Amino acid sequence: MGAAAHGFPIRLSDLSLEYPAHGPSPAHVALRGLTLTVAPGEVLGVLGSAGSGKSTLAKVLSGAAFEPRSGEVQPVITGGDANVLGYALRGIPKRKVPEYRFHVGYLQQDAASTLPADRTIAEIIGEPILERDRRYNAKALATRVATMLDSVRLPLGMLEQYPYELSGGQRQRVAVARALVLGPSVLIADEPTAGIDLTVRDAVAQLIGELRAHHAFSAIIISHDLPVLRSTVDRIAVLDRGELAAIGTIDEVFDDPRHPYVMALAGALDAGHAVTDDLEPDFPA
Ligand SMILES: Nc1ncnc2c1ncn2[C@@H]1O[C@H](COP(=O)(O)OP(=O)(O)OP(=O)(O)O)[C@@H](O)[C@H]1O
Repeated sequence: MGAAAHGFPIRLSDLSLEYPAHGPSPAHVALRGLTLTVAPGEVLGVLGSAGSGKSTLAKVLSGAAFEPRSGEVQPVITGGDANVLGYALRGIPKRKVPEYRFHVGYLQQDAASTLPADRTIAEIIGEPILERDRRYNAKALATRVATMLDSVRLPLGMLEQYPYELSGGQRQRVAVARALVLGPSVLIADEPTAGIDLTVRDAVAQLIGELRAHHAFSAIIISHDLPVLRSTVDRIAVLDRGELAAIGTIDEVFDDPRHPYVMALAGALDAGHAVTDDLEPDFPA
């Protein structure tokens, strides 16, 4: 499936997301009235304060929110719509969700630490292919898995190893390989370098850049890490408390900050902070 008729693989129109009330927790609006587009081949970075709605957006755009695992409360679209690769996600029929997810790679937050402990690296990377087609040719599967492992610069000897035998950075690369194994047209990556050692972080950022050059996809990359964003994205969107505070190239956003949160971020960056997750939204809106 290609881009939608309007030409944007991702188009959010006045999108609002809400966690429904559950147990003693009242309903919570996580994202309010978000409008933006991502062009073919474009990578958009998303940054924002803790709790500003970034992961919620990723859960919805990846389709993970529509296939809830038991016991997890998932966000629902309560306003506007998200149109991804021609799929209108508001009210997407349940039977269409698996098909949708085949087109959209999702690197979820903490992906590296949540790889299934009892599966080999080959099984983990190949699983999305088998989920799509149980009878997929075993030889073709092995070749595809080996190619993916190689593209994330890991040795083939790792195929029969288990996650606990790998370092955090190596596990993150495995998670990237798995997210891309189906050759998705859109990639949603939630903090791809969080929790990774500084030396490996640059390697993962470089890897995303290389993958981007070789696989044609549009992507949304959520990150607090400005050097990573600088080396991987075309534009950034800044979220603050569930609303869009700014959008543009990194220089456009920070050279002329207008929103208080963006000003605070720009100040932190001027003071030499590269990673911005320690900024609390405690200034006046
Ligand atoms: N299951 C849930 N039920 C109710 N509210 C939730 C749930 N999960 C998240 N929220 C709330 O939704 C808001 C957005 O959360 P989200 O995880 O999207 O933020 P985030 O920007 O990704 O933050 P972080 O940078 O800390 O990961 C927060 O106020 C959070 O408390």
